[in-house]
Amino acid sequence: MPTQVGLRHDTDTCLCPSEIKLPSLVVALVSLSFPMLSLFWKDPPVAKMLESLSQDVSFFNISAFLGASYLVYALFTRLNDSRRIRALGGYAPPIRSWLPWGLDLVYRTLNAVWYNQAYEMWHTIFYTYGNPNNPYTVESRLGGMRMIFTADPENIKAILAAQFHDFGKGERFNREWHDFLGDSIFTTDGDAWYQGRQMLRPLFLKDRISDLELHEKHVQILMEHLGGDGQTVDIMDLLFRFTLDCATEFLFGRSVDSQENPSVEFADAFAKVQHAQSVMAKIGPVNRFYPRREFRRNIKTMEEFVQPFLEQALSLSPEELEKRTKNEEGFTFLHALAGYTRDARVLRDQLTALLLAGRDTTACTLSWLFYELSIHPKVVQKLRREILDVVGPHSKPTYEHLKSMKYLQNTLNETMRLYPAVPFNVRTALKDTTLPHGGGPDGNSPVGVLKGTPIGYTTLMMQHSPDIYPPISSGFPPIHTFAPERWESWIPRPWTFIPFNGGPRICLGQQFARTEMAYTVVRLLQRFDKVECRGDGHPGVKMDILMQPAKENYVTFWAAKS
Ligand code: HEM
Repeated sequence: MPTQVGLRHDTDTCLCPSEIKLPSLVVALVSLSFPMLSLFWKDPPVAKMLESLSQDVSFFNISAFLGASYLVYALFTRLNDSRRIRALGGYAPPIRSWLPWGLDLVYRTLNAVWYNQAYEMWHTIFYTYGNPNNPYTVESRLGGMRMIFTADPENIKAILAAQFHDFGKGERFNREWHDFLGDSIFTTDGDAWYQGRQMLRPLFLKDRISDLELHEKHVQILMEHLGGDGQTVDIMDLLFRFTLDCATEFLFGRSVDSQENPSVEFADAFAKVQHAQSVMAKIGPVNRFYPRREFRRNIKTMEEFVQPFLEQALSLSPEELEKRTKNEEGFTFLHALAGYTRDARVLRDQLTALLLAGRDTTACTLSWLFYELSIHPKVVQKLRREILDVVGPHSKPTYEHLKSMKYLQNTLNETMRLYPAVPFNVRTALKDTTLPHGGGPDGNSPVGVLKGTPIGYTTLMMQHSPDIYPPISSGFPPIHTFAPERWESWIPRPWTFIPFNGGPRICLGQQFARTEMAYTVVRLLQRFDKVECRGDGHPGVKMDILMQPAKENYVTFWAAKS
């Protein structure tokens, strides 16, 4: 049960070195200048005066003076911020912190990441510190910086759509993610983001997405690895390799063939970079102390992998690029992008972003889907019946087949309801603004947000909150149960089911991802009629940038007899 919390703000009294700014520096310079001046100013009375002053101004005095002026400055800044926040709205309930700079929260977060307990941690935080009436918005100060955390649908809607221009990735996000994603569509705002989106959008048109041959080639290899007569396989590992092969072929025109050659150095480096980046994102401003040597080494490995593809594309003339892009057969993202820009850095950044967006998201979602299928044989039977009715036992499904299969689409939606691939995300206030919910005695009044404040929002916690669902009934099983059937008579309220986000920055690859995932399920369930779990219970949830099973996902596939 949530506990009652008052609206007193302990965070208001935390004073932090990161706030030392101009006035303190001026004081320091003035203080230090006395002894220095006396060395150079030779006129006796003045020199005497300066000498006596410099003797009085001991190191202790200077430190005390500096400390006091810093305290005054920080207090003034905090009071001023507090006044501005209250003028805009109010505060959200604070997460209580016992150490300065929220170090205990940083420790809790790192601990939760390490032990794969992020869901449990945030559940506890919302229900312990949030307003009992609406617990889904809280705030804290990490490293001296105010941060707001929310799982309230109204707030998420405000951030992503209704107040789209008030929130963005922000400069800090761009800086912190720059080594990895550069100035790609994921790290930019305003014009830079808009240009990137305009550049990428044509690549996701329906005729590109409905070309299923690429998936077919790699799905056939995947099925060879699954066996079919009782072998136990780690389906997550195979799916990550499968989607890497699809993504590299689609993006670069050549697959890394990781299904056949599992030790791809690039894949390993890519996973490690994501892990480090996600830890840095979670510990907020304290991440400046995070060791980055290995992180940068892995980025270099990634770049060495991408480089030859870039060089090859840039060696082609604009005419040749256009010819290849028009020709459906040899179409690749890279050639199409190189037709827009010949800036190698832009190409590197956008391709890395697309690789992150396009490969691991579908791999994670499919891993969860097959885990759930392996413990829900009735869902497998029902899916198979639909597949055999619509497509038959052997034919390749068409784009239209995939769209028309209701139970298949419901199964994908149910998977993404329970396991949204991007569970936590962040936006920064680009100007002084408000969030509609989280403040006031009932938690439903606006929260004031000053420019530069980061807001962590979580679709995972929102999609697991009972408040957004109808009561449990025969047609609506408990919310933590995997039940594609619930979608037959239920439509989520707007902004309560957003695995692909919403608003102007909605996922560009949504249709591509749905097609790839649906195609894979159809082809596998045509060949196999039983999937059995071989692991010991729920694998647990690991959250880096994306959300995946925390350990191997062992299953057995049985080939259909007919
Ligand atoms: C299950 C699969 C997928 C899920 C759940 C998913 C989810 C998301 C989410 C939540 C965002 C918003 C990120 C943010 O604004 O911070 C996003 C953005 C994006 N996604 Fe996906 N995605 C999936 C697959 C894909 C695929 C396959 C591609 C491309 C091949 C793709 C391309 C993109 C791009 C380019 C953006 C950036 C849009 C923008 O900022 O304007 N996604 N996706």
